[in-house]
Amino acid sequence: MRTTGIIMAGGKSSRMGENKALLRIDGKTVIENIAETLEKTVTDIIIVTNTFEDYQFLGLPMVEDRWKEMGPLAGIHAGLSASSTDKNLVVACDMPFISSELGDILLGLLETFDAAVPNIAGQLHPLFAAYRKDIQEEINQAIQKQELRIRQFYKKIHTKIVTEDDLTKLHFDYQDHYLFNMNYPEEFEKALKLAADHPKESRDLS
Ligand SMILES: Nc1nc2c(ncn2[C@@H]2O[C@H](COP(=O)(O)OP(=O)(O)OP(=O)(O)O)[C@@H](O)[C@H]2O)c(=O)[nH]1
Repeated sequence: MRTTGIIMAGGKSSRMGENKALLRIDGKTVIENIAETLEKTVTDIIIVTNTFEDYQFLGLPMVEDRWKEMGPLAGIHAGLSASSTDKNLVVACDMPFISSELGDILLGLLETFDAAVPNIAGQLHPLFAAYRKDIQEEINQAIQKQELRIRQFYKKIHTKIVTEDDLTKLHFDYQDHYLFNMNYPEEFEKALKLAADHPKESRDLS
């Protein structure tokens, strides 16, 4: 079955001071590392961005936000609208160490749910989460009504909040770096250290 990875790359990176997706880890840009890991779990990849020139080198399909500056829901809407598959995995462009196995688990939950969203140590991760394409109309309506808060949106659809307990029950060995995201230069430094301490081959195994 075909599935799509949707990489969100429409942000400003103002806290980082330079485009986060294009920072280099392990000799490759973060967005290339993400696309490489995604290829293990999805058949198609789409980038949602408002600066196509930055990502042309990847040779992947790109779409832009229909609603600009409206936050993550609008980005997810643009990705789902462009997707040609029912099951989709949304990933932020600033998560260098995503797990393809965790992606598989979230996509699998779409058999039963409209969305599957990790909530780890009390933190929700809407930008490493799985969504069915057909919720795009609901997102459309929420945006029209200016209801942009994603937590509220999850209450309108059949959402599975995936906790650490759920992952343990599924025998998934969750590692903190899987959902690590970089906002500030110090976090990029931390990512570089993490990459040095955990060789790439061992990072996405569980
Ligand atoms: N498509 C799309 N993606 C977005 C938008 N805003 C943020 N993102 C993406 O969502 C993820 C998380 O973004 P944030 O770190 O919260 O915001 P940011 O604008 O990238 O960074 P800051 O300017 O430092 O807040 C990143 O992958 C961003 O590229 C948007 O309006 N549209």
